[in-house]
Amino acid sequence: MPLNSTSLVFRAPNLLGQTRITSPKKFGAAPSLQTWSSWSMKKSHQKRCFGFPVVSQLKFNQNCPSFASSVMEDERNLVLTSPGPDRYSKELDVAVRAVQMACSLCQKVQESLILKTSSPVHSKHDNSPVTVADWSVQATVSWILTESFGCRNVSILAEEDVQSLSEPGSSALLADVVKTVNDCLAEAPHLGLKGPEMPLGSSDVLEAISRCNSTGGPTGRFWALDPVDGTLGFVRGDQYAVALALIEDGEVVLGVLGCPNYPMKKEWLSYHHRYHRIISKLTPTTSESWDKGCVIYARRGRGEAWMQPLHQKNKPLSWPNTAIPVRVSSIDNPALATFCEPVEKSNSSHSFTAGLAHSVGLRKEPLRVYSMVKYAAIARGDAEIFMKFARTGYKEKIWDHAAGVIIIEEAGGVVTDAGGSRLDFSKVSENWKDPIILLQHYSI
Ligand SMILES: Nc1ncnc2c1ncn2[C@@H]1O[C@H](COP(=O)(O)OS(=O)(=O)O)[C@@H](OP(=O)(O)O)[C@H]1O
Repeated sequence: MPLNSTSLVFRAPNLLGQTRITSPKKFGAAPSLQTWSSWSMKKSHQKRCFGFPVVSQLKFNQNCPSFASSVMEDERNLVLTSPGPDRYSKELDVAVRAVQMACSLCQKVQESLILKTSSPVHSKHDNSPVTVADWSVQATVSWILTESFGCRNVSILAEEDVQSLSEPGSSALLADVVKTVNDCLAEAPHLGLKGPEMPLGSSDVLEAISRCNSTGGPTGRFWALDPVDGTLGFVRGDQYAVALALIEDGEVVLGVLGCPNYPMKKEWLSYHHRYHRIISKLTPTTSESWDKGCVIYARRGRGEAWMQPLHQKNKPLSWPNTAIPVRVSSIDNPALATFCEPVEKSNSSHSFTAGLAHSVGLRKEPLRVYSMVKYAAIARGDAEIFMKFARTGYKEKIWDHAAGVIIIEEAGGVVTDAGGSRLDFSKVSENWKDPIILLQHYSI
């Protein structure tokens, strides 16, 4: 997620409202002073920006797959043009189901990575890690969206490409991805989705991955997907997220965050990782099982965000019945507030955030958690603030933020950059002002 800017901050205005934030030199330029009154003005500006066009201009993907959708054409048209309160409901329905599938795929791959029974971690050309899960989730979600809405109606921007998978010597890796995708798609009927009639072949899978080649833009509609956000957390057996958002005319209109290791209740977090593996072997899981992660989602303009448990293998998904509403925290005392930040020091300066936290009266230990799970934590009130100060020159990618931003906003929070501007999702990577500041709520 590149921003030329180097920082991200979620903040509660009452907590940080009068503070000058000056980032360390190596972590980018100092942002402007933000006062409470300017934040308030930004909020009213934000509200004005929330209108939707009744009929969106669609961006069609020319790269149609050979396994074209069997969904009725008139149904697709209905989905894409229907106005009113049900707007995006079909898209949300499919997106939640697809993310649920992706989460169980990831859980299996992560388990096998830990047990060392599957292909190891690979390096991308920028040396960042990538696994079978990244490609497999991208192929699966791409296939599901295309199958559900038709290839002409689906444009996807996603993190992975097929370069390494297509290289000579990658046939075993590709075979692993194809198997992982087919195993996952075989579960589609349990999730209320249609799977392929025949298992996908290598070319189908490569095509599904490479179809995610949207360049985004200020007009039209595209999906933004981070198949495994926080790959470092993933390969370390820790937190990660599957993030899917729909962006229309530069505005995020729905977001789904799958957090397979982030349990429904915060108190389960401390003993989640190691303990649940032992316990789940001793006692069969139930639908209320504590060892599951969660999926959080929201639609633009609803003023609500929802969370549901991960679905259980071989059981039908009972969504939306199992979903519960989530809301940002109402804590406005800095001494009681928790701020989130990246685990990796190389992604964000811990010393700078520590200084900033201290100067505004934050006293609690930061919640360091990989990936967009930080957005999930704030959306459901487990923490109040998120600060990220990336190094100068790092550009944020929109797939690392889109789903989280709409969930925070619909759960009652506010997300801006350091200048108080809303984040612009009309480009693939963005030079948001440094640092980005994401306000957690406006209850003051
Ligand atoms: N140098 C640098 N600076 C800032 N950010 C970077 C950097 N390198 C990568 N990334 C992006 O950070 C994503 C991981 O999430 P976080 O930034 O929250 O970091 S962390 O996982 O908690 O350590 C990570 O997401 P994934 O690539 O999907 O894992 C990257 O998009």
